[in-house]
Amino acid sequence: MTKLVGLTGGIGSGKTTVAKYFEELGVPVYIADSEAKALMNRSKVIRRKLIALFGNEAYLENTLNRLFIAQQIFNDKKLLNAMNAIVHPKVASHFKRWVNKQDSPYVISEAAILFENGSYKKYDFIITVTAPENIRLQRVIKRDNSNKQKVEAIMANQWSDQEKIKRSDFVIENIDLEQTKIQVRKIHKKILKLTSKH
Ligand SMILES: CC(C)(COP(=O)(O)OP(=O)(O)OC[C@H]1O[C@@H](n2cnc3c(N)ncnc32)[C@H](O)[C@@H]1O)[C@@H](O)C(=O)NCCC(=O)NCCS
Ligand SMILES: Nc1ncnc2c1ncn2[C@@H]1O[C@H](COP(=O)(O)OP(=O)(O)OP(=O)(O)O)[C@@H](O)[C@H]1O
Repeated sequence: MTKLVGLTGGIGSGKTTVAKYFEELGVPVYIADSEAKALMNRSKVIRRKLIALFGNEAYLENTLNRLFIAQQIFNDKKLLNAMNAIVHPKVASHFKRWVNKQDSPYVISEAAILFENGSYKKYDFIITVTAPENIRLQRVIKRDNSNKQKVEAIMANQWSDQEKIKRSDFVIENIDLEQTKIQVRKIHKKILKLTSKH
């Protein structure tokens, strides 16, 4: 049976960067955040529910109005939870179907939100990517042309690294990319060993 590995970390920690390194080693990777956005654009059921929650502004033409939604949810926990309750179950079932099509000892699902919504329970192993908050902040400001206030609002809705580390099987400290690659290779070998024993 294919084992499920969750890959998480706070905004700007380097989850996607790490996920790519695993992909280079031949591990199938599911990027939950991109899949969530694709489903929010594609699924009529989700669209109807999001419009009921946020109003018509939730979509511009036929495309998810990401800026508007981000402005609403990251300053309002109730709305964030309501949106998650609409989107996350659909992502979970899409992920299940995707896993069934893979032929690999293990697969990785990269998700910003994993402990926060209880979805960590479905994984056999969890990897958390960490980096100091000030570094993460600078990375995201540079990547998204964002600002401190916006990034901090998102951070406030995510668990701290400390909380995540306590519950993780593997931790990757992503500061120097070469070191990160080395850590990825080591963890890959360990997971292969563990999955062959199960
Ligand atoms: C709110 C949306 C539209 C904003 O889109 P936008 O392109 O501006 O930002 P982006 O996707 O890069 O998100 C910025 C960062 O916010 C964080 N984040 C995203 N969704 C969530 C969430 N539900 N809860 C907490 N943090 C989140 C991530 O660290 C992410 O990198 C988008 O994040 C979204 O569709 N979120 C819902 C999907 C989701 O829950 N994803 C989380 C993993 S499944
Ligand atoms: N070790 C590193 N050194 C320098 N830059 C890095 C490093 N790791 C990642 N980056 C850069 O920092 C930014 C954030 O990385 P990445 O997108 O992988 O993070 P993420 O955790 O997936 O973020 P998000 O939660 O926003 O999706 C990217 O522009 C990436 O290229």
